[in-house]
Amino acid sequence: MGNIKLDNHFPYLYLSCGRAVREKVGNANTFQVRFTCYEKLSHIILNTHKPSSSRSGFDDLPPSPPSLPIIGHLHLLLSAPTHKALQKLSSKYGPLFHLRIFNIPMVIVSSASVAYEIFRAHDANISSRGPPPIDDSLFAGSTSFISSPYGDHWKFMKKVLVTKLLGPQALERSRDVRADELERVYARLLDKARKEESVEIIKEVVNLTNNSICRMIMGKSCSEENGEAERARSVASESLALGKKIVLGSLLRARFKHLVMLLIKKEMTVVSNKFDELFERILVEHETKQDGHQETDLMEALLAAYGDDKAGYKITRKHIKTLFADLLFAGTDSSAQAAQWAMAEIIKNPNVLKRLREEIDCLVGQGTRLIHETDLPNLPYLQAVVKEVLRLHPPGTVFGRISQKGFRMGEYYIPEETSFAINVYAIMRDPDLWEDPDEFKPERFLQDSSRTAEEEEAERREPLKYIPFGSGRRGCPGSNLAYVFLGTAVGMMVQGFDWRIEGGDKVSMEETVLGLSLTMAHPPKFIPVARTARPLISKCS
Ligand code: HEM
Repeated sequence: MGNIKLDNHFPYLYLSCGRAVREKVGNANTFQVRFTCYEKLSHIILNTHKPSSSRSGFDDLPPSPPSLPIIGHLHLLLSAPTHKALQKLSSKYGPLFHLRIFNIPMVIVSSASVAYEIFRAHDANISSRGPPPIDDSLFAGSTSFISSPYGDHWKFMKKVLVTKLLGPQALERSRDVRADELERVYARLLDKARKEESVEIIKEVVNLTNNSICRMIMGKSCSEENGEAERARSVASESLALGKKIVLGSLLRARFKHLVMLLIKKEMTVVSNKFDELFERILVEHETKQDGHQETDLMEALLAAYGDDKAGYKITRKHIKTLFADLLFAGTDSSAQAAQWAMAEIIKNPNVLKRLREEIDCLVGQGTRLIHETDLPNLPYLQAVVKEVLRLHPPGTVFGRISQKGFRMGEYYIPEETSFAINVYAIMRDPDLWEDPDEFKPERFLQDSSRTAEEEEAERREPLKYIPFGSGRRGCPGSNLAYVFLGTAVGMMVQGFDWRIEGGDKVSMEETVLGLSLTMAHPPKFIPVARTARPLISKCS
């Protein structure tokens, strides 16, 4: 055990192989660092980066584990899935701690109350995600909506997205498309049932999400028949595989970042070109068909803005194509992953299956028509099951933001351009907020009619403990659509089929992270058995 004294001239102290406890002593600029050195003193690294003028210094950054030379804390994130590694660290360093990945500071948020404080008081300041990893790429490049900084481009696209595609009224207009795609998935499952073949749930539900999103954004030009939907699905899955490498690359700086990006540049170009070719063909098709009527769907609204020289915000062709790539990337796999987890939980829990089926049979009827999305508001238990699946198995376990200006958070100072990682997984399994946090209990989301007004008010004031879709202005704009996909897909599979587990009676719930999504390490195969002799009929809305 030894003692050293330092002041603000040494703002960064990293102990590579020891344990440091920093305490303020005397005046505000003097700290005493107590360290327990497991090896030699030479392992102490002093990083003397000069703080930028807007910073008050690094001394009051949130706490941090000991780090290694050069790579900082990178090694701590490599051993387990990132969300679990961060969850473990938070149990030791608290709900707000910081890491250094190479020389990039990153603040980790692991509690609902800290998340609430940040989104309540600093939302605009943390409403960017950092610079895009590759500038000229159509996928994850500078024209992307997802990586665009909080500013005019993002605001314009968000407004169009909500009014023309993802807001409640836009979703109402595209109901028939989704009912049609749901019926197709149902028909495919019936066929499998007849042949007694097994299915992987995710592969079936991806057809629903991909085809629906394609048709919602591109209209009729995206159909099964001309192969556009299939092409979009295959490029979207290539883009997902690239996702993790891009995230890793974008965490690095300068030389390392260039190296990683150089290695994946070819893959990025291939994916980018495929998206470009697909969307350019569809744009041209739309342009030649335009008949001057008022624009109603997303494609028409974007083309109108592109062609209007006097538009308040001028968009390019590339902006339109990258938005489509973003939507397929963000919306296709996430809901399908969640549907797979949902069916695994339901088949594993016969009581849940029984209650769910009773609710659906009672409202929708048995053996006549197929569930429709207009049924969902009247199926509270189905909604509770979907919410519980997203709590326990959120497809995005950690989401990232970046601070534009430095700001104070209680006793800590968060410098400008600090990356944030909000650990959704840890927050939604916090034992202080959730009873039996690791158990699948949909009942927790059922409204208790005996609750007092005070209890309801207390719940409203509760900090952000349920955040599968993020929060604030950059929160997921597709959450309504995701609830519809999940409710109808799970509802249809429960209503229409009994399920046998292929190769035994056990479903492994082991997790892994593939691309950017939390996925099942051993995706189960289920054999559907039709519940009714005659196929259920889809209801026309
Ligand atoms: C279960 C399904 C889904 C989950 C769990 C999910 C989750 C998320 C999360 C956590 C974020 C980051 C939020 C934040 O930074 O606060 C996000 C962003 C986004 N999601 Fe989703 N999402 C899902 C489905 C969808 C769907 C269906 C679409 C659209 C088709 C979509 C489109 C987007 C877009 C465009 C963004 C970026 C928003 C922005 O940067 O402003 N998502 N999603």
